[in-house]
Order: sequence, then C-alpha cells, then structure tokens
Amino acid sequence: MKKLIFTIFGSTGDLTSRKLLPALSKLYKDNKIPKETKIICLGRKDLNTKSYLTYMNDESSAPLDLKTLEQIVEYHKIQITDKNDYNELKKIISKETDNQTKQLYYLAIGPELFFDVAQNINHSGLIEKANENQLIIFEKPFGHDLKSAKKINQMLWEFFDEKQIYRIDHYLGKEMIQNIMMVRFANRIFEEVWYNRTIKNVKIIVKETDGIFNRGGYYDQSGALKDMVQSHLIQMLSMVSMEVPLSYHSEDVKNEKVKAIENVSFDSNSFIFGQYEGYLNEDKVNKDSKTETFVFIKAFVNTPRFKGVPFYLMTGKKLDQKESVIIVEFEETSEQRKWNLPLSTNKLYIKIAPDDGVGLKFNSKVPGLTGDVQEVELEYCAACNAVGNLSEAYEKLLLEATESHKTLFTRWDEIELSWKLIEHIKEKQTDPIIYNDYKALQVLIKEKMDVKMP
Ligand SMILES: NC(=O)C1=CN([C@@H]2O[C@H](COP(=O)(O)OP(=O)(O)OC[C@H]3O[C@@H](n4cnc5c(N)ncnc54)[C@H](OP(=O)(O)O)[C@@H]3O)[C@@H](O)[C@H]2O)C=CC1
Ligand SMILES: O=C1O[C@H](COP(=O)(O)O)[C@@H](O)[C@H](O)[C@H]1O
Repeated sequence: MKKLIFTIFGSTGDLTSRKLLPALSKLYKDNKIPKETKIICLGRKDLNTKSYLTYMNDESSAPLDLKTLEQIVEYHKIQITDKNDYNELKKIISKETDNQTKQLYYLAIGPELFFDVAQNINHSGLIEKANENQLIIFEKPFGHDLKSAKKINQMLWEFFDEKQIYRIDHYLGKEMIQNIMMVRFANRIFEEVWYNRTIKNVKIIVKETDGIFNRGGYYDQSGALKDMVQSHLIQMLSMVSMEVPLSYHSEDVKNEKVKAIENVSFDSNSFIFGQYEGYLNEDKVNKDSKTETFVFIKAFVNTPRFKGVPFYLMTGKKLDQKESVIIVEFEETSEQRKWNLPLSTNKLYIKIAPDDGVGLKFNSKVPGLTGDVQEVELEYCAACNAVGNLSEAYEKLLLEATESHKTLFTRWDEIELSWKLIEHIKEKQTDPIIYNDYKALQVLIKEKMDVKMP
C-alpha cells in the first residue's frame, strides 16, 4: 500500500476525538501507515480544517497530536444523509486517489445512519463491489436489535463483498483479549484443566467509573445490554468457552466462537438491572427512562466442555473502579475438600484494563515455623514487558484494516447470534433498581445468587 485515504463519517463525535484521531496520528508518526495518508473528516458542523482540529482538541479527554494531524487531516462539511453531497465527496477523494490507493470508509455514527450512508457510498460509486482496495468499517453496535441488524447486513451484502465489510468490536483489539487464546492453548497447565470438571465458574466483568458523558441520545436507546453485553462481553465469553479451532486462521477461530455462542443460555432468575442515581438528569435522557446502566447475568455454555459452569457477566457505569477482567475460578482439590480447611480456590485473572496482564492465585505455605497456608498471587504485567507503550486497541484495529486483515473483526453470524441472545434477555427484563454505590449491588448479587463479585 503506497497511499491511504481514510474517510470518517461522524468525524465530530466522541469516538473520533478520543479514539480515532489519536490512533491515526500515532500510526502515522510511527510510520505504520503510508507517508501519503489523508484523513478526510466529514461533518455537518460549519468548520474548516483548522477550526475542526481546534474543536476536536477541546472535545478530546487528552490533548491531540495537532502537529501530526495538521499534516494529514482535511475537514469537509457535508450532509452525509444527502446523496447529492456525495458528488462533491467523490471529487475530493478522486483527486487523492490512484489505483495503488487504499480507501477506508469509517462509519463512526449510530446504526440508524448505516443504511443511508452505505447506500450513498455505493450509489455514488465511492466503493465498487469486490474492489479489495476499498473497504467499509462499521462501528458497534451493528444495528439496535436483531431485525435492524439483519436489514443492515442484507443491504451491505447487496452493495459490497463480505471481504470489504469490517465490523468493529474494539475489545478484540485489546492486547489481553488477543492473549486469551495464547494463555488457553499454549500452556499445558491451563489447557489440561479447561473443562467443567475443573472450572467452577467464570466471571466476565467490565466496570466503569464514568457515566455516559454527552452520549445520552445514543445510550438511552441502548443501555448496557446493547452497548456492552451484545458485543464485548459475548465476544469475551466466546473466546473463553470455544473449542480448539482447526487452525488459528480467522475463519476457523470464528467458526468455534460461533458454536460457543450458539450454545449459550441464561438463568433468567439471576438478572439484575440497575440505573445509576442521577442518570435521569443526563443530557438527552428521557426523564422517565428505564434504561439500564448496570447489568448482571448468569449464563451457561451448554457444550460438553462447559455444561453446568456458571458464567457471571457483569458490566456497568458509575461503579467503584474502571476494570475489565476475566476471572476463571477452579474447583477445590479433593484433598482440600477432605481437609475441610478454609483454603482459597485457584483463580486465573486475565486482566484487560487498566492493567494488561495475567494473574494466578494459589495456595502456599506461610513461610517460617508454621504450617499455615495463605493465598498468594503470581503476576505477569504485559505492559511492563512491552517494548514502548502497548498499542491502544484502535491503533491495532485500524492498522489491521489498512492491511486487510479481518481476524480481529466480527463476522455476521457472531453478531446475529449475539442479538438473538440479547432478545432472550430483553424478554425477561425488569425495571432497573437505582444505585449510587457499587457495594449495594455487590450485596444484592450475593444475596440473590450467592456469588461474590469483586
Ligand atoms: N464514544 C465511544 O467511546 C464509542 C463509540 N462507539 C460507537 O461509535 C459510534 C459513534 O459514537 P460517538 O462518537 O460516541 O457518538 P457522538 O454522538 O459523539 O457522535 C456522533 C457523530 O455522528 C454525527 N451525526 C449524528 N447524527 C447525524 C445525522 N443525522 N447526520 C449526520 N451526522 C450525524 C454527529 O455529527 P454532529 O456533530 O454534526 O452532530 C457526530 O459526528 C456509535 O455507534 C457508538 O456506539 C463504539 C465504541 C466506543
Ligand atoms: O463500546 C463501548 O465501550 C466503552 C468501554 O470501553 P473501554 O475500552 O474503555 O473498556 C464504553 O464506555 C462505551 O459505553 C461503549 O460504547
């Protein structure tokens, strides 16, 4: 690839300021994308390139690398839902393009706009079907329910080849999510015990301290189930529970993930939905909204390997800390049971954020003249061992897309099945309880399900 044109629809939004622009400027600075890169940012706001970058810098939670971005960004005001504006866009892009140019079209917009924008891109000839130099990337959530997701996907297959379609789940770009397969399949000590006879339960946890910022318009229609469970949590669950793939090629891995998702069921008595106190005062949130900002679910993966093992899924906003982690808890040994001592169970921690790493808790003798036993932890810090900083998920994903690698992107059947699961949960959804303290939720989970969530 000699030249790259990266076009962003929804370029004035939160995702672009906090994730896409920082990732693109870093990739450019590190010479990971061509010297001849142009980022075409499209929006409705009346801005020029200079005022756009100033605006985005103000909006971003951390300062942008303006020096780099000034070299590659071009802002254009267009109405992305108006097909007539695409003639102008085509002229802008054609000016920069030859047959060596890779063109990526990134839809950093809500799914309600996917249809119009994809159709306009197709009808204006910006992307020709089967041209593998022209790719289209969709942010999550892909649709807002099963029906809309199917409709979008059907339309995409009319306009584009599957090879041109990239559906993002940014958790797949995270270092430790990619490490799940390594930990499972490249270590005899884990591979041997990855079964229901040795695994007691699995906890998949994504806690956030932040609220919804100014995303009320989107979030209030979505809630934690559609915003987080449908994508990130189900992806994590499938990677922990899938069978050994035939090979580590994208399609083989996805085939196994799909089989795992197909076998998921829920204990509907376990469901807990919460809404943080003050949510109703957030901008663009309905004053009587019942949208959940917290969810706890007990799930099962009904495969011979995992039948009977509870998978506790939990995610929420305004909780005690920012933490994404998978905890695999193992059964007691038969000796432990015999001794009837209060010994801990072994626990494997796959730490996704804020620290990237792996931890293993096990029992060990207290050193010295005592026979006591204590729980100790072995820790591996991936970030500490990386050369330079670990790359952020979006850096990895954008780079993969520029190189036409699809392993870290989701396939349609994964998304379709995940939406089916969300529909099952939604059928049993109850009004959320109001919380202002994570401890109260912990107590509730303990009382209701007899499980201690960290
Ligand atoms: N923010 C995040 O951390 C994450 C976001 N996502 C996903 O990315 C997508 C974008 O999210 P985010 O950036 O947070 O959303 P924002 O609400 O911050 O931004 C939405 C963008 O879409 C544009 N837009 C909205 N409606 C229209 C319209 N009718 N016509 C033209 N442009 C429109 C807005 O333009 P204008 O400024 O003119 O209103 C803005 O640029 C969503 O699907 C979200 O789920 C996924 C993962 C994380
Ligand atoms: O997709 C989303 O993810 C973020 C959490 O991602 P993380 O990388 O910070 O763990 C979440 O805040 C947001 O609501 C959701 O849309």
